[in-house]
Amino acid sequence: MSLVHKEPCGISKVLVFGAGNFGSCLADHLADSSHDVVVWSRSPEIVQHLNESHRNPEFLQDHVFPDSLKAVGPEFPSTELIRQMDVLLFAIPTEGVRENLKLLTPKLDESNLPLLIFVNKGIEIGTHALTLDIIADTCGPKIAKVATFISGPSFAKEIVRRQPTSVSVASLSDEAAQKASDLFHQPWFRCYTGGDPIGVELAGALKNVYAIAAGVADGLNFENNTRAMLITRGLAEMTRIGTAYGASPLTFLTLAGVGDLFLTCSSPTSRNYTVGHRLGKGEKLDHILDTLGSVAEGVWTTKGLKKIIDDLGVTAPIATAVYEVLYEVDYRQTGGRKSEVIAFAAANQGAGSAVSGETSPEANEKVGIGCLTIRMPRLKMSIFSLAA
Ligand SMILES: NC(=O)C1=CN([C@@H]2O[C@H](COP(=O)(O)OP(=O)(O)OC[C@H]3O[C@@H](n4cnc5c(N)ncnc54)[C@H](O)[C@@H]3O)[C@@H](O)[C@H]2O)C=CC1
Ligand SMILES: O=C(CO)COP(=O)(O)O
Repeated sequence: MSLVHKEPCGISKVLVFGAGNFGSCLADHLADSSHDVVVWSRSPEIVQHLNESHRNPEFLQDHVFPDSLKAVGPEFPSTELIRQMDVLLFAIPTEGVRENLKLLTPKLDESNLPLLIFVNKGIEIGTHALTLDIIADTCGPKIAKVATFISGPSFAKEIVRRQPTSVSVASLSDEAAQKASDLFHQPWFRCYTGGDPIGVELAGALKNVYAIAAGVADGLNFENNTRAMLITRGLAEMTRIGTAYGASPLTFLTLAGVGDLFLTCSSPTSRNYTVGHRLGKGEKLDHILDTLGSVAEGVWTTKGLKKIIDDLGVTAPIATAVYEVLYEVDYRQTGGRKSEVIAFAAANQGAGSAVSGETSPEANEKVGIGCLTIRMPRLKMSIFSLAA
């Protein structure tokens, strides 16, 4: 396969917020596609290294970034710099989006708005808000209507190695989605546009929760059947939640949905999967997060998701079990691996699949909990099957 660059059809000035794994990776991709790219980081060390040695000392350390890529920080970018930009690309975790948009909004020229793109995959903890809501709250509905979301199976470390990759791009504005797609498009990086930003956002946020579940199962030495069950029933669960939230069920069959779910549930490259895997091996959550070195958004998203599930009254046993594993089982009191761990709840969900219409035999029974218990040598694990 020949991966030659496409001819640039217009150079854009792009400011990337966040020089972590994904911000650095996308800045690299766009600078390498001949765009004029500046990346902002809160870390003076990262700014200095990117400008002087073209390396990021904390993330993607093996990668040499293009000479043309400039870094600024640690102060928030100036109004002057922001107003020169055609594109503002946010690549920071969801918990940081609100505070940065509050700083950004007064600096924007409303009569000449840049394209605003968001790649974070999460739900705000305190408010349970999606990024679209955070944008509407902080920047106003006019900007929310043109905000664009990119999500899909896209590990940063593979994109910098130019592995063929495809993502979903969604906005309430078709024009904005198309512009974002054109900006990123290369023979090895293809964008599929759509008009369901809520579905794309939810899919990206929720798959992290199921990646934790898959990691737990693998960490407990369950095998391929179990992972396939979790991915498939996880997709059904994501789709139910998304549909109840107002998203299109079809969005969960796109790259942002099943594509990213499959990727992150099956690879130790995923930080969310890794958190689950280490939990399954008996490590404590605090220790895992202290030593992970990068963000695993699913850990926070699970909290917001639990509230959303409860508010919507949706049956979501896998996400509920992940919440219990992360926040309700106290490993310290029960002795780590020896504790009783409710790891996941995939088998025989009564509500069936919103995608295929599949139902389990118990689908019509008003049973509370049917419980299959698997005994491991040093661990008792319960797979709850909740009937709707
Ligand atoms: N790494 C990946 O392969 C992909 C990541 N994402 C998403 O992109 C987002 C960022 O992820 P990564 O870059 O991988 O995380 P990371 O942990 O590698 O880097 C996060 C960066 O954001 C900065 N940051 C954190 N809070 C901030 C705040 N309040 N203000 C300003 N900067 C802040 C950190 O200093 C760090 O540089 C996440 O939502 C993640 O789910 C999406 C697709 C792929
Ligand atoms: O979203 C990702 C790839 O698409 C990255 O997943 P993790 O955040 O779990 O590493």
